[in-house]
Amino acid sequence: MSAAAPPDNDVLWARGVVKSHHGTPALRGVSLGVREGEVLAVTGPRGSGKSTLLACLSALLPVDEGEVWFNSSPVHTLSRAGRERLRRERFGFVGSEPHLVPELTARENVALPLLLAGAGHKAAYTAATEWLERLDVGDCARLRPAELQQSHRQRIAVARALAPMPTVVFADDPTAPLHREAQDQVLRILASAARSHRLTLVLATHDPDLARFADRTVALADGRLATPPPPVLNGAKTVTAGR
Ligand SMILES: Nc1ncnc2c1ncn2[C@@H]1O[C@H](COP(=O)(O)OP(=O)(O)OP(=O)(O)O)[C@@H](O)[C@H]1O
Repeated sequence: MSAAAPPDNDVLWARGVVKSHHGTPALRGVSLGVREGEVLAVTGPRGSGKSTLLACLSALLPVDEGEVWFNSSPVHTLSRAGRERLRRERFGFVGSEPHLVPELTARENVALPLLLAGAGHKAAYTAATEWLERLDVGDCARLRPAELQQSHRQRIAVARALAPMPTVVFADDPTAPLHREAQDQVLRILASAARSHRLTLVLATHDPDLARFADRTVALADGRLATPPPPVLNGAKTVTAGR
């Protein structure tokens, strides 16, 4: 049992999370809370543990020590099947590579998770069209991934992650392969789509400049929460590491 229950308004809450990969420590005791509807950036240099933290918060990996809670329910005690179900039903994911199904059009790719979740054909395709338009790639609906430029493929991956309206979207360096202008466009659109639909977004990036799209930033260094970085642009709030 937990000594302290997570705060009610934290959709995700972690306490003392420790995680190693085959004996290599990646997280050495991380505690943080993510508020409902918040856009939280997790920054830090390569190898600092950002991906591992997202993997533990999103129930992809079990923690070695510590606790992870989602909506006041323990995640750290779930079985593998329980974690898979949580990920499928409540979480969305965007990675550095879009991993679209090459044989399907953009619209079919976005409709796919809705169809797999049991939505009717018409509802799934209508929602897919709306999400492609929201992400400014409505013109690409009938094109296949190979016919699209990389930044458009990544927007389609964002549309696919958001269309099922997950409670939390985890984005792990989602713009890493893009050039600066496209990075800004994709992140601006991802953060604003999350905000306008009241989705919580946890964004890992090794580029502290890209954290300006977040409401709050926490920085990792060598598997621990680090001292808050300096204030960021655009009026975004500075860090309260871990809270
Ligand atoms: N599958 C793995 N097997 C072994 N070690 C791993 C594995 N994944 C991560 N690590 C190690 O764990 C530590 C944290 O890695 P992690 O990928 O979480 O950091 P990161 O901040 O996301 O890095 P990057 O920005 O390069 O993705 C690093 O030392 C890394 O080498």
